[in-house]
Amino acid sequence: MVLHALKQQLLKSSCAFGSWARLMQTQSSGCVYSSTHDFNPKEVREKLQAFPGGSIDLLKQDCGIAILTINNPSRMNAFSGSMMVQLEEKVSLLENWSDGKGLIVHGAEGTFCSGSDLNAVRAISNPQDGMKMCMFMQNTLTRLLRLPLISVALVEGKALGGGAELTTACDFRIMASDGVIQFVHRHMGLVPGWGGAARLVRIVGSQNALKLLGGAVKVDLEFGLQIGLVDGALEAPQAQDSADTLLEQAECWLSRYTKGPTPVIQAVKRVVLSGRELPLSDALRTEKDVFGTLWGGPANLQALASKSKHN
Ligand SMILES: CC[C@@H](C(=O)O)C(=O)SCCNC(=O)CCNC(=O)[C@H](O)C(C)(C)COP(=O)(O)OP(=O)(O)OC[C@H]1O[C@@H](n2cnc3c(N)ncnc32)[C@H](O)[C@@H]1OP(=O)(O)O
Repeated sequence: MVLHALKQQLLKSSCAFGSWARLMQTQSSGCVYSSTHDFNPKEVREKLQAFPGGSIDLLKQDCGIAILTINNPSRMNAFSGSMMVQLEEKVSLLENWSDGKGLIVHGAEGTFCSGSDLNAVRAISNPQDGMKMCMFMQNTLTRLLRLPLISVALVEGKALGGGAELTTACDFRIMASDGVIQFVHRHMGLVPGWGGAARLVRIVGSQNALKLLGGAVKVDLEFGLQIGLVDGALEAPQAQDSADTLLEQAECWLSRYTKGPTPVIQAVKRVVLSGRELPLSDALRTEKDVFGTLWGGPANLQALASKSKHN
């Protein structure tokens, strides 16, 4: 009997360790796909670089909130191949930003992103290349969502196709009055390929996800707030300074959740991330480990010292 109980305990702890190790392995590398999936990122990067245009710009601010701009306005901020590679590079920089607490993702010149550059899509429309681009973008967007900082997509104008999928790779979505998120994939004879379907189900539930994907439904501000795809509304800006006003509003919105010491905010994201992705026992163990990094630490001791009246 004792032997059986011991075996069960060993099995449970090895399972727990196994699932946690799997997440940590993917979380630390951030990748869903590796060479075991016949995925060679170096080869894919070289292929994508053959499709230039636009840029992914990153501004890391002293306040700990970074701004990532999808910048290809002549193509409604569509992702060229080189922009996909640049997005991965910027996510790597953010993974190593020790002072980071928040991230705003937005599009240049009044629109969010119209998905993949259709010229590039036509050139890589064979199944092999399509799957490689799919795995590359799934890896990158999974790493984006797993960053140890709180991210928000500022949706002004259109977020279509892969652009809609990009919004789901942020923790939150806030929308301007002209914002639209639309999973147009059905019109392309496709389903999402950048991980947008899996993340959408976790955000709005399977019934709403089925409607948005099956119906290629246009999600505006009112409908987005109603189904929980959109988390906040941005005020209509004065025409002449719309971009700054919207970014300033987005920074004000995000700063509600990123005030306080950087290690604490990063820890908040880590414990929520593990709660979202790990089985309960593993998530509880992660919470314990993360709690241990803060208990008795500088922020905790300073807070205790400031509560002198409760002595
Ligand atoms: C996994 C999903 C992923 C994939 O399968 O790889 C995809 O995302 S596929 C792409 C899905 N996206 C789309 O289908 C959107 C296509 N674009 C549009 O529907 C419209 O452009 C718009 C975004 C609704 C804007 O319409 P409008 O205001 O009328 O502007 P234009 O259509 O004239 O566009 C201006 C300019 O931009 C070019 N453009 C727009 N989107 C793309 C794109 N995704 N790829 C390449 N180029 C794009 C458009 O061609 C115009 O260029 P010019 O004609 O040279 O002026």
